[in-house]
Amino acid sequence: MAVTFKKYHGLGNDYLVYDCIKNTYELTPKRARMICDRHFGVGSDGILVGPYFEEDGIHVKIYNPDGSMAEESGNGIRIFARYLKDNDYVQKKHFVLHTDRGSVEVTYLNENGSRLRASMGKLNFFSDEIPVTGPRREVINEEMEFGGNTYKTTCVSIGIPHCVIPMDEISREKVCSIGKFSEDAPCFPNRMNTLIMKPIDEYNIAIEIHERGAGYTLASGSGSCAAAGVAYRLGLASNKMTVHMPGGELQVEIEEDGEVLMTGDVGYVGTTTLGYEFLAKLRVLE
Ligand SMILES: N[C@H](CCC[C@H](N)C(=O)O)C(=O)O
Repeated sequence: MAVTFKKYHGLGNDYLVYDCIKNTYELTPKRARMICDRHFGVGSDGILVGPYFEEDGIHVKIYNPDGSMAEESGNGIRIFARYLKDNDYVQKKHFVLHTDRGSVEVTYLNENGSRLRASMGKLNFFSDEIPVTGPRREVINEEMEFGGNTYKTTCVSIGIPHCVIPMDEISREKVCSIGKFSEDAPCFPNRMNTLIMKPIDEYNIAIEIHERGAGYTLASGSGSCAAAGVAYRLGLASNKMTVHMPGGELQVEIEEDGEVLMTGDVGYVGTTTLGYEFLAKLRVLE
């Protein structure tokens, strides 16, 4: 029984696509974790499992590399939409893709589907929606302590939780030094994606990312939308901007009604088929 994955990346945020129609092997959280391992497995920032055809359309499930499930992934949505087009599951220019968080309208912007726009829904700053513990409020510029240091933090959900910390200088080291404390902080009951954000000008911001269930990544689609929404809310940028990340750039637009549009590229890497020796190791994991 061959177990095959297609590898893509969204600006260096790489995912394995596991086609549940072409493969019958059961993926579990422990198996997903081992497959995503950068040294002993295939290596990936997550696994996208689908297409699941349901009454309301096509659904996709998202595994993080720690084996947890993600309700949403901006890069994951663009990657899976490209996979669907590459494999003739979708022929139209627009379609709706469903995740555990809800539905996302996807538009292919070029012939081969390597550039896509996704309508990611609306941002929610309310503590009970993100979630963040404490009285119901919008979590804007609150002083939060991570690792013994205090940061002005704005928290927002775009289907998955993000905390955004504006800074003059950002780096991988800095976001990881915060993320290792904030990801599992008691004030974040559903854990947390951590972003540090440097406003560049009215139309440009830069971010560094520490993802929930994944750690440091080179890009984040939902993170770009969250950081852009916070920059706009705090008056640090306009409603249309370029989000610069180590892996590349995404265009984000916050429409009048609060809908967030994300536009960016997806790259195809290739196919991986698991070897029998590795499969034997996976088999003992439930
Ligand atoms: N690890 C994230 C999901 C993936 C987010 C990111 N890769 C994106 O492109 O949105 C979480 O569990 O919240």
